[in-house]
Amino acid sequence: MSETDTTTDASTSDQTTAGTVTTSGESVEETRDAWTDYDVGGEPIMSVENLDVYYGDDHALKDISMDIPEKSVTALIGPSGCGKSTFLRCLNRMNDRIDAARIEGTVAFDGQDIYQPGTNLVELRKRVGMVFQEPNPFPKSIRDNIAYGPRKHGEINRGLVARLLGRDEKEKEDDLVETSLRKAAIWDEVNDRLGDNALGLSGGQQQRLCIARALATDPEVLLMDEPASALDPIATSKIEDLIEELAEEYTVVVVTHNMQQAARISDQTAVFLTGGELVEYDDTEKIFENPESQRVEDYITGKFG
Ligand SMILES: Nc1ncnc2c1ncn2[C@@H]1O[C@H](COP(=O)(O)OP(=O)(O)OP(=O)(O)O)[C@@H](O)[C@H]1O
Repeated sequence: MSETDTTTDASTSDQTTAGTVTTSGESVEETRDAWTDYDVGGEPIMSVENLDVYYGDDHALKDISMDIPEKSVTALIGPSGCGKSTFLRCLNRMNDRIDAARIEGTVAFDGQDIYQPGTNLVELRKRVGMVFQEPNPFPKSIRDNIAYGPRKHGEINRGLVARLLGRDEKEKEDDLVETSLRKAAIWDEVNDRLGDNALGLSGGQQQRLCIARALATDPEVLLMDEPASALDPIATSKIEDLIEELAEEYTVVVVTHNMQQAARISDQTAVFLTGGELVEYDDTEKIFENPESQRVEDYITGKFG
C-alpha cells in the first residue's frame, strides 16, 4: 500500500456505509482497498484474490485479497468468529474437509492457483504445513511422530522389506529426526528418549514436536492456528521465540487472539473484523501504532472485540 494514498479521515470514513463518498472524494470501498493493499515488496509466496467463503448460507469471508511475503511472519488477528481460522484453512485447502464450506476466488501458491482442478492435495499440504491450537502428536514414539510423514510419502525406506532388500535408510531417518527436532528447538530435551511415547511430553514440548513433525516434510509455508493458546507463559514464550527463528527459513502465517503476541512476533498483521472482512493489512508496527481504520484502532485499544 502506498500510505500516502489514504488521504481520507479514517475516523469519519470508516464508519460510513461502503460505497458512499468521503470528504476527499474517494469511495469508502476504494479507501478500504488501499488499507489492505499492502505492498509486500517483491513476489509474494502466496497471493489471495477475491476470496469468499460460505458455510451453507453463512458468508464467513468476504472478498479477501492479500499477498503473503515469504520468509516472514504474517499475523491474522481479529475478534472471535471473524474468519481467521477459515482464512488460514483456505491456504492449504483444509476447508475441503468441511462439507458445508464453499470457496470462491483464487489462492496462488508459488504462482499456481491451489484451487484449480487436479491440484495434488498431499503435495500441497506437504509444502504448506499446518500446526493446530491443541498439540496433537500421534500416540507413537517421538521418533515415529517425525518419521511418519516422510516414510508415508516414500521419502525414507524403513521396515522389514527395506531391510531384506538392503535399502533400510535408518541413518537418513536419524538425520531427519535430529534436524527437525533441532529446528523446533526441542532436540536437547528429547534426544535421550526418542523411543518414548510422545504423549508423555509436556504440552509445550508436544507443540514443539508437532512443529518438528510439520518441518519434517520440508514445507515452505507453516500455517499456525493459535499455536500457543493452550500453553503456559513459559511454553508460550518458547513457541514465540521459535516462530521468529523459523521465519528465517520459512514463511509463517499465524492466527492469534493475543495482540501483544502479534505485535512481538510478526512482521505484518492482517486485521479481520466481524462479518468476515479484512479491514486493514500492513506492517505490524503501523497497525499497532497508527492504524488507518477507526474500527481497527478501537479493536486494538480494547474498545470492542
Ligand atoms: N465447520 C464450520 N461449519 C459451519 N460454520 C463454520 C465452521 N467453521 C467456522 N464457521 C463459521 O464461520 C465463521 C468464522 O469462523 P472462524 O472459526 O473462521 O473464525 P475465527 O475468527 O477463527 O474465530 P475464533 O477466533 O473464535 O477461533 C463463524 O461464523 C463460524 O461460526
